[in-house]
Amino acid sequence: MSRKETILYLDGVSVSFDGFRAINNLSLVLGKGEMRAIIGPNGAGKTTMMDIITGKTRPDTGDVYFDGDVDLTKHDEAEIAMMGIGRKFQKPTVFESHTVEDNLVLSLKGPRSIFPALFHRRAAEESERIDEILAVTRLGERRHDLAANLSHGQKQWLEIGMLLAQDPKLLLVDEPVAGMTDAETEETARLLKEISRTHSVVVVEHDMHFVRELGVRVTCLHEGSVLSEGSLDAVSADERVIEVYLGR
Ligand SMILES: Nc1ncnc2c1ncn2[C@@H]1O[C@H](COP(=O)(O)OP(=O)(O)OP(=O)(O)O)[C@@H](O)[C@H]1O
Repeated sequence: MSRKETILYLDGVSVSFDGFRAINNLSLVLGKGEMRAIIGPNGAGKTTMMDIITGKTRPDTGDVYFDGDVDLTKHDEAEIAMMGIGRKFQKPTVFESHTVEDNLVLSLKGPRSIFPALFHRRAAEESERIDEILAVTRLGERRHDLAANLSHGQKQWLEIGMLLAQDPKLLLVDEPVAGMTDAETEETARLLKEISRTHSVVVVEHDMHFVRELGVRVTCLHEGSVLSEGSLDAVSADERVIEVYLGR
């Protein structure tokens, strides 16, 4: 795949902390519209990789490109978020004292207009967008409830909805199903699959049942580089993956 066709292109990326190489000559390429699952043992560098993509951590060496030709190493965190990379951390951080709907409204991209004519048009577009997000996250019936009263799973879905409200091209999702019930985990797989029809997605997760449900290409990281990549069946049959991760 040429770089032009990619949403994310990492090549030869390394970063050290106090002499320890957390990311070591990492190369990872994601096609436009692709969803990829990232697995790997604790300390493999998954979080650091996400930090590099979002501009939180600068690589010492290597190329990091977004959407074909945007050199992410030349931009800061705020610029990268504005360009369309949205990140969801493991713990939900919704505004507990606001309703579900208000959480989404507060996350919508773009300035509020002060001109009445524009305001009304925008308000109509926004309310349509909120309805869409409530439908995809299956939170329509909770729309007027305080976020504080949602279940753990629903809070995670709301936060994914808040990411969608910013209309990112690429979503980075860190361990979305940690602490979820089996039913919530399955629902999260459905939600991400639906989102991936119109967005590129990178999801880091340890739950192999969930990764199987996603049914996407898998990359296993180890010691800061790619150990194995391919279908979940191929990766989980890889002796090296069994040794460092699955067979623990
Ligand atoms: N800011 C930092 N300073 C020093 N060491 C760091 C820093 N950030 C990460 N590391 C180290 O880099 C390595 C990779 O960490 P990272 O958090 O990226 O792994 P991970 O794959 O996300 O692990 P987990 O599954 O536990 O979240 C670890 O050994 C970690 O201790």
